[in-house]
Amino acid sequence: MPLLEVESVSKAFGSLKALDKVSFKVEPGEIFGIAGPNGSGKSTLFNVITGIPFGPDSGRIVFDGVEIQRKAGHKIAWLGLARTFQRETSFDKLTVFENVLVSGAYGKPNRSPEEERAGALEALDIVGLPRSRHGRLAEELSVFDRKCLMLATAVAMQPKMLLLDEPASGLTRPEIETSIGLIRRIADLGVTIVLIEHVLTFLMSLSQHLLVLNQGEVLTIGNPKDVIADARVIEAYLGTRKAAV
Ligand SMILES: Nc1ncnc2c1ncn2[C@@H]1O[C@H](COP(=O)(O)OP(=O)(O)OP(=O)(O)O)[C@@H](O)[C@H]1O
Repeated sequence: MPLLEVESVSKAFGSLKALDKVSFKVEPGEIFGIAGPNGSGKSTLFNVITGIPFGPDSGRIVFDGVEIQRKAGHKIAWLGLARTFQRETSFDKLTVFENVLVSGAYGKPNRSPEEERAGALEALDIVGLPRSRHGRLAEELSVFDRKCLMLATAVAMQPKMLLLDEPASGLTRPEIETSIGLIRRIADLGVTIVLIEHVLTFLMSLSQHLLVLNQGEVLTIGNPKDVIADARVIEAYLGTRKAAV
């Protein structure tokens, strides 16, 4: 059974169809990539799946056997679905450790304080943020460490599935390489990953399946090598600002 099923999901902003009858399935344990030119609806797709900040206008979304398209964001998180955002999001005036603690408490309620602390330390360890940085304010971190912190806050929710929105944006080549290793490490822990990215090499090296969105519609889904060789995909990308190979 797929872990995530998106069936004919649509979302409009006024007359703009940001998502138009989008359907796909993600199997447990896979890394599923999502590409598409600027404004093709990628982040909107994550928004409607997670209910943050809005659900879809129509269509059905089933996560781990439960229909979620009308559920509140926190209830979806409690089912085991976590996400990161395109821009680094953290509580800037809280420390690294406090940020991860808060997120763990939100995503996994009813744990003891000891379990929460252990969960936070484990998440920070998984993303490679050393103890020397746990007491630093989030606002003092480098861009890369802020991305690692955002990842740690999602991992601390102990999700079954993690949605990552452009984890490589703004990173240097060596940082991108480190991020690829980090995402593999999280996947190896049994977390299913859905990954939005403009950097196609990033998607190619990680994804088992690749979906390309164009103007709110699914252009194609398949094996990443076949997908990027597809003439329609090349055409959709040509001339777009952020397309990178
Ligand atoms: N809250 C909103 N209100 C109005 N329009 C929106 C809203 N969110 C997204 N849109 C519009 O919906 C379309 C899809 O946007 P979305 O951010 O999902 O694209 P994207 O593929 O993630 O783009 P990018 O690669 O630039 O991040 C765009 O035309 C965008 O301007």
